[in-house]
Amino acid sequence: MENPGASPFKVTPVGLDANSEEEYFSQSTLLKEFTEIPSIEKAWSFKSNSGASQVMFSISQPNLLENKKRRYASFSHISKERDDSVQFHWDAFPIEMRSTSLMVPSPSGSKLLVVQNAENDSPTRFEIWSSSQVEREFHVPSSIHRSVYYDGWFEEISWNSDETLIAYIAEEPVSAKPTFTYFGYEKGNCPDKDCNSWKGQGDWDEGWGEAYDGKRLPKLFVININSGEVRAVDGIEKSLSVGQVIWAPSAKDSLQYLVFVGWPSGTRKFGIKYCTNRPCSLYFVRAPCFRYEPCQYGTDTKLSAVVLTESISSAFFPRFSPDGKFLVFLSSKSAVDSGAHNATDSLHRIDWSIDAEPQQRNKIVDVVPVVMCAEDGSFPGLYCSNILSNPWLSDGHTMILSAAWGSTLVVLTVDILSGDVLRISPCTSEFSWDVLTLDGDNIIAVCSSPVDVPEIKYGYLVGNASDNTKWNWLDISSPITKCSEKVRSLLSSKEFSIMSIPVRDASENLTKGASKPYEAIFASSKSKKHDACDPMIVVLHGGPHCVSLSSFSKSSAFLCSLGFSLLIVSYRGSLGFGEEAVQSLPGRVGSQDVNDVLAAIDHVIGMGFADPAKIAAVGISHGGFLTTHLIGQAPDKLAAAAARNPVCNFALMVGTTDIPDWCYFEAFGSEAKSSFTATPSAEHLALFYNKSPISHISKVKTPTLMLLGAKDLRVPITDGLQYARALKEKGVEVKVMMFPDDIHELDRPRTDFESFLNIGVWFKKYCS
Ligand SMILES: CC(=O)N[C@@H](C)C(=O)N[C@@H](C)C(=O)O
Repeated sequence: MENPGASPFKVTPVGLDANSEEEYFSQSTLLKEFTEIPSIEKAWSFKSNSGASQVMFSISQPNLLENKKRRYASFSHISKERDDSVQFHWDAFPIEMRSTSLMVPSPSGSKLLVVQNAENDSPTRFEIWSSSQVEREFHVPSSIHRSVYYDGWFEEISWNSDETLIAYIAEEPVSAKPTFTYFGYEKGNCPDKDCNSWKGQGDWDEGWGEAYDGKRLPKLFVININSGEVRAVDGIEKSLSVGQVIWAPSAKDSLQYLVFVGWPSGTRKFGIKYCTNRPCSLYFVRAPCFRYEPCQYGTDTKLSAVVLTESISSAFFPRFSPDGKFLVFLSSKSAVDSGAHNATDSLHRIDWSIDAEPQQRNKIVDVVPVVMCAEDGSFPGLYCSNILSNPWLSDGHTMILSAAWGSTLVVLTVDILSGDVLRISPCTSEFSWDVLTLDGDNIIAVCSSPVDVPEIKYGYLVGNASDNTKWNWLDISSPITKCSEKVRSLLSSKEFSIMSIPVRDASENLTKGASKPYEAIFASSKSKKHDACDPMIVVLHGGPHCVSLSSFSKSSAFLCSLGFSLLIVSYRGSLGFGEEAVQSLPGRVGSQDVNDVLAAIDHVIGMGFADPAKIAAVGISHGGFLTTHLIGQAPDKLAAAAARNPVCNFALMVGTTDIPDWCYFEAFGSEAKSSFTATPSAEHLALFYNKSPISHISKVKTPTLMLLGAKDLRVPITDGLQYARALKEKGVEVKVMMFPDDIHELDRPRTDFESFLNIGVWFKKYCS
């Protein structure tokens, strides 16, 4: 039937011919089905009054029409049956948390905090819910603080033990701005803007770069949920950025301390997103007193925040053991000390006394040290992107963590007394396993693969915690992990495996860890490997010190469902393979990583899994650097390419990015620390140029799609635009898609949708 609202004139969107418009239409309907698959973001479990367990899941789903993520909460009650089986009973409908920035239940599960950040300078709303209704609502004006952080890094919400106070991180209030009138500058304290005056900008305060636009300084606050009174925590140096706050256990209710992470800013702030190499320490500070509440600090209790981890360059994700005797934390000292923007983590503990004043000089005990070179199949070192707020088993010294282990995300137990680390998700599984929450000594996790949508698993211990063979995992069916029949049926014809790729240049002067094989995930149709091969897409992660995990990714699964095989390469320098592998890449980018990708491609061609004439590549950021290097250095290898916010010219990027130190470190290696400057010399600029994809532009002939976010502070669009214009000048087929309101990640719902739709159509056009 004719669409009655359709225009009488046929308008074909720019860049589409009739054939591609048909392809565009059919791919868009399929992509829509992938887009709608819900993602489980977090979960909390608590005991209900009857003693049964209840779990609250926070789910998100892209809302394309509003170009926002829709967030909702789903609830499930867990019952243990007589035959030892476990049943999850789901509430009939989820509840949408419209305009909710954060929701965090209290540890007992009797209260729920809901935070709604406001646009501009409107107040931030705090609501406290009970099981039946809103119990309290408070509006905090922007003169006290601006929006509450929910960025996954500075962010933390921590309830105190009696659930009357909540500590959290929010943006400092707006600093005073100069007022001007018709007559000029107005001296003194001026009222807000009226029609005869205007506010100037005042001095520029540097923020933490990419993804923190409009934010300058995260600060620590406490709200009393009985009175609504909010207090900024005193005693913290003005320039210190603060995050990840938790309440310290204390024997005396009247003496409460907070432990938090502080990031000094030095002479300038560098970008912090994806950069664990920014030095940081744990501090403790006295919690504020509230009006009408008992407050019995003696005159000898310290007013100023005191550093707890002076002897280590990085300390974050603090967690107290259940008995309060240990403070455990993660460290990225390998990253801080070397200059790599991410590296292998280590886990540490310090002693804590709940009766005494915390100490400044603490002995830091290594619980899990950095692993330099992993022996085959054994623990490669810790690579954690988060730790649960309550990660403890009931023995009080075993933590449950999710961590990258090669290309898989696995569940680990870590004994903080012995340092023993055990992999407790099935060792035979190449799927990725992520812990959501603990239900007593049981684990609620989510498990997925590149071609399997996430499923909930329930892990329970048979025997004791120190024996890894005794964890059983049950499949839990749930309405929150549903996908359409079409998606399910398309994915059921796919399979994947993790391939080990030998290093080609192993004879070079390499450390042992850098000579070990790296990995690539290969996803393809089940029966097609040896018949006529499907066209193949090489997927390249950024960083470069990140990893492509075997977890489900909607965009990759969509491309696979279009009939492409995927080769997802974690080249040397990726996380998950030991520290020597990480450190092998800096100074060799554009050669070692490019050669690793080429070797992985040749590996699958050699196995008969890929047709050399039908290979495309897509990558973001450093993955875009590799994509554009491949089309320049190996001009006959790829039939099509797509580069998303790619690094194409270090020499251009270094002057404008929020992480110029990254350009130095990756291009020059360990000597970069001493040579970094905001004013690169002509010699540095020449070296930068020579290491960049732009230096190979004359050889490129591959049709290339460039996807750029105009507000990217990490890899400013000038990098991609210069490269695209150079290709045009040479007559190479190139298409540029510019997303005016996007930052580096290009992950807003409509941007993500339009990006992968165009990538799918581009690759079909040139690879089929
Ligand atoms: C440290 C960093 O941000 N490097 C960028 C050049 C990059 O590659 N970023 C990755 C993390 C990305 O996926 O965007």
